[in-house]
Formats: sequence, C-alpha cells, structure tokens
Amino acid sequence: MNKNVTIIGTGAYGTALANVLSDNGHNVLMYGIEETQVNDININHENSFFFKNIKINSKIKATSDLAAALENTEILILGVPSFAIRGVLQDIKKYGKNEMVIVNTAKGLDDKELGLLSDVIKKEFAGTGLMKCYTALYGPSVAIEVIERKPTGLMLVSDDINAASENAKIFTNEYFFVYPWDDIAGCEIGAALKNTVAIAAGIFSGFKAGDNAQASLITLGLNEIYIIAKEFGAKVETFLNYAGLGDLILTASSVKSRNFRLGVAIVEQGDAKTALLNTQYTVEGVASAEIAYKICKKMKISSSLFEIIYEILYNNNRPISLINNVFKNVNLV
Ligand SMILES: NC(=O)C1=CN([C@@H]2O[C@H](COP(=O)(O)OP(=O)(O)OC[C@H]3O[C@@H](n4cnc5c(N)ncnc54)[C@H](OP(=O)(O)O)[C@@H]3O)[C@@H](O)[C@H]2O)C=CC1
Ligand SMILES: O=C(CO)COP(=O)(O)O
Repeated sequence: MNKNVTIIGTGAYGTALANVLSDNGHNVLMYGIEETQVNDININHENSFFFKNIKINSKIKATSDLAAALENTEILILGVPSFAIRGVLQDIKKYGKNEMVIVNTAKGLDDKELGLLSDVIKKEFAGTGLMKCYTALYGPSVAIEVIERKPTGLMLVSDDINAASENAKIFTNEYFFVYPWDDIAGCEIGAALKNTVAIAAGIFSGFKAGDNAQASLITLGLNEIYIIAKEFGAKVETFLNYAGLGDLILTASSVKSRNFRLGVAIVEQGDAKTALLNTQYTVEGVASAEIAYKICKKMKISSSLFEIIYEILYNNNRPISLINNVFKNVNLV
C-alpha cells in the first residue's frame, strides 16, 4: 500500500531515498531549508546542487514549510547530518501531528552522552504520540549510485524485527534491496565509525601505502569498531552484513566517499587543519573520531587506529604518523 513519506532534508541522501520511494509508488514530500533546492525539485525535477544533470522522479514534491510537510506523514525519514538531528527533532515535535514510523539515516553518535543517537531520538519522541516505531537504514549506499538506480544492499534495523520486516518492504525494489535486522547498536556504531576509518583509508591512499596496507587497515578498522560496539551489546553478525562490513568496504575504498576524499585531501594539503578549512561538504567521520576517542578513554579500550586518527584530526599531528604507527601493538579480536 502506498504511504505518505516525508523526508527531512533536501541533501544528497534524502534526495536519493526520495527517488527510491517515489519509484516504489509512495507519495514523497521533502522538507528543506534551502529555497533554491526546494524550487529546483518542484520545477526542474532536479537537485542540481548535489546531482548535476540528473532528473529525479517527477512525482517528488518539496516544501520549506515544516508544518505542511508533516500534515499527513506516515513514514518520517531523518535525512540530515547528525549534528542537525537534535534541532530538527525539536521542530518536528512542534509541528508533528500523526503517529509516524521514524527512519533515521544519519550516520553518527551522541556527542553529549557518548552513546547512541537512536537513544536520543527515542527519548525525544517518548510520550509525544508521534513515534509508531524507530527504525534506521544502514549499508553501502553512496547517494549518486542510488540516484542512478544501481544495485544496492542495505539493512533496515529496529528493536522489533517485525517492524523492521514490515518497513523494509517500503524501500525494497529491483535495485534497492533492504533486509530487516534487529541490532541497532551494532549498525549505528558500525555506520558512524566506518566514516572515521574511511578518513584513515583516504590518508593511506594519499600516501600510496599499497594494497596490502589498505586491506590491513580495513581489517583493523573492523576489529576496533567491533571491540567498541561489543561494549554497547552489538551482535558480531552485524559486522558480516551490509551495515557492518559492506558500508566499511565501500567507504574505506571509494573516492565517491566524502570521508575517504577528506583523508586524501589531508595528505595533499599537508595537514588536517588546512584540509578541514577547505572542506565544504558533510564529513561525519570527523565528529565520530572524537566520540570514538572519548568512548575508548572512558571504557579503557585500547584502539590504535582511533587514537592516531583523533590526534591527526584534532591536534594536527602529521598524517604520516598513521602509517608509521597504526599497525604497532594492535589488539585484534
Ligand atoms: N550522501 C550519502 O551517500 C549518504 C549519506 N548518509 C548519511 O545521511 C546523512 C545526511 O547526509 P547527506 O544527505 O549526504 O548530507 P548533505 O550534506 O548532502 O545534505 C544534508 C542536508 O540537510 C540539510 N540540513 C541541515 N540542517 C538542517 C535542518 N536543521 N533542517 C533541515 N535541513 C537541514 C542541509 O541543508 P544545508 O545545505 O542548508 O546545510 C542539506 O540539504 C549523514 O549522516 C550521512 O552520513 C547515509 C548514506 C549515504
Ligand atoms: O555512508 C555513505 C555510503 O554508505 C556515504 O559516505 P560518505 O559520507 O563518506 O560520502
């Protein structure tokens, strides 16, 4: 049955998901704060700021009026970066009218409590009557390939596997394959921290460290992510599926990843401070690096990769220190 879907954010991923859901016959309304993007979607059926010369499904509508965007919503997709989630939730609570299935797509963690962003979202909606269930979408899915309708495999995760199964069907079609899963902690920590590993992989690539080194780095990243996620009750199986292994492989090996590209830019521009000043796009792995570093300190977890990348990003240590030190004295599970 067709659903009324509202997508918060007219960014790259929100637009890509709007296309999938519109292709699937759902009524898709995007909410954006950039008037030019809203007009571009409504008039030209494009979001040319993110995707030049690509037409999106002409049935997608957009608005900059949040109250109107939330009028008849059954499925609410949070398509903004993690730093914007808290603010957006306050606005949704103000204007929301119906009980909605929440689908988070932000790949980040809670920087205040050093915990899960899903816990923040669930807490904000508790007692409002606005949240039917909480779900989140994770997996290797760079927006440009989703817009181009290339085959993509993902997990829709919820505490309730039945809710995950039911809502996975809304997204699934002949190029977008969404599977239900019930390990929110594993998926969320995997998604947030693979972005930081991708920055490290970009640094390796910038230095031409070699294919052996890249493969070892991805393996070390997976290990260290799992060691952290285990503390939050994550399942090991999550690290074998699209949300865990899949998204890590993609982001840590593709120039289509903004996190990977930041790593390359750090090498090209000499240090992280300069590269970050010149970065205009969303790079979630920077905030995740600090959160991972603090979680490791708090939980007394020894993590070679996350410690070194934190020093590079936050104390402007030389990027070469990653290659020189990351494989020394590692703790593999
Ligand atoms: N791009 C991708 O391939 C994928 C991204 N993701 C995740 O999805 C999340 C969003 O990323 P992505 O779409 O790429 O990011 P983008 O930077 O492309 O877009 C983010 C959008 O959110 C908007 N925005 C920011 N704050 C608000 C707000 N308060 N209210 C409404 N809109 C707001 C931005 O507007 P403005 O431009 O004015 O700031 C922008 O249009 C991230 O967590 C990312 O990791 C997940 C899978 C794939
Ligand atoms: O998460 C992504 C693909 O699954 C997108 O990665 P970037 O944010 O690094 O572009």
